[in-house]
Amino acid sequence: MLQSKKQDRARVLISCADQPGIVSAVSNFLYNYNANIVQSDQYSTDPEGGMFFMRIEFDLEDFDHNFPLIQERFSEVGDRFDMSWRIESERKIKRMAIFVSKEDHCLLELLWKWRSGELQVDIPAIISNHPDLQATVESYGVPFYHIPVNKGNKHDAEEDAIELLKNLDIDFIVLARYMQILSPQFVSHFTHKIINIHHSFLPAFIGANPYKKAFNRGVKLIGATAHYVTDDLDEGPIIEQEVLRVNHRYSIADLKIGGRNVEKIALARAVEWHNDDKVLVHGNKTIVFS
Ligand SMILES: Nc1nc2c(c(=O)[nH]1)N[C@@H](CN(C=O)c1ccc(C(=O)N[C@@H](CCC(=O)O)C(=O)O)cc1)CN2
Repeated sequence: MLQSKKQDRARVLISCADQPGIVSAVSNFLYNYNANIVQSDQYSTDPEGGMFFMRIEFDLEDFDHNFPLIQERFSEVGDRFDMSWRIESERKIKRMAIFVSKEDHCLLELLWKWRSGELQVDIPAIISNHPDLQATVESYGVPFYHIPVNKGNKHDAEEDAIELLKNLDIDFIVLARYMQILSPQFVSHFTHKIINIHHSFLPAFIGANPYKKAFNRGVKLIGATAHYVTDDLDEGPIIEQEVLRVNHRYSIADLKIGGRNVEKIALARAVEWHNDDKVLVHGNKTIVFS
């Protein structure tokens, strides 16, 4: 949904043990700073000793004065309920880096949404282990960085990428059909800030060549899964999935072609939700306040 960013709007995201009084305490805290709550979503895993998750969007008068105060003082509520919490302003335009290899459909979906203003991020860098997409990327006015990866240089290549990402102050990373497995050392720099699109309906067909595996299995559905990257290949917290009905007449090539649409739909949704701070992670699962 295309919503222009509102300069006086912010959101607070909360995770804590479920207990009475949380909603009242949070809403009263915000009320005391004249915040007007415009959206509130919450989820309790199990009222008997489960977890509580909440996302509140609010508008603030005198934003420049009150927002820093709220950020500084919300710990009064957070500490009382032993919350994990964060407060984000809609003024903040997140800086997103994209990693690609040779497939361009997911990349182009993100670039189109970005250029149309639908995806409100900055894209300071697109990084690839191949040169194939340089002209495409630069036609959108986005800097392209070719960082080749092979068996012998993987550590150095990742170090170069990490240095670039840190220097560019990147907030999150999207792997748009990037076909290199990131090391635990790389992932540790960006916990729950790397979104991958895996071209299968996970947990089916983890790893390489999922469409070939799907064809050999004779599936009647294929799919795509957008997930946060962890050390466990294609097993990170799932953010979004999309499926497509197929049949015995589909070749592997047909599955790949049909799969492109579900891949780019799932990835774009996941990126939008992450960008809008609508995704909370608990264990190896997500809560998406879409
Ligand atoms: N740490 C992680 N890195 C990456 C993940 C992930 O979940 N965790 N997802 C992949 C993307 N991907 C599937 O979506 C994928 C890409 C590549 C391979 C693979 O086996 N590739 C090579 C080996 C490459 C290498 O050793 O780096 C191969 O074909 O043998 C599997 C899945 C992106 N990175």
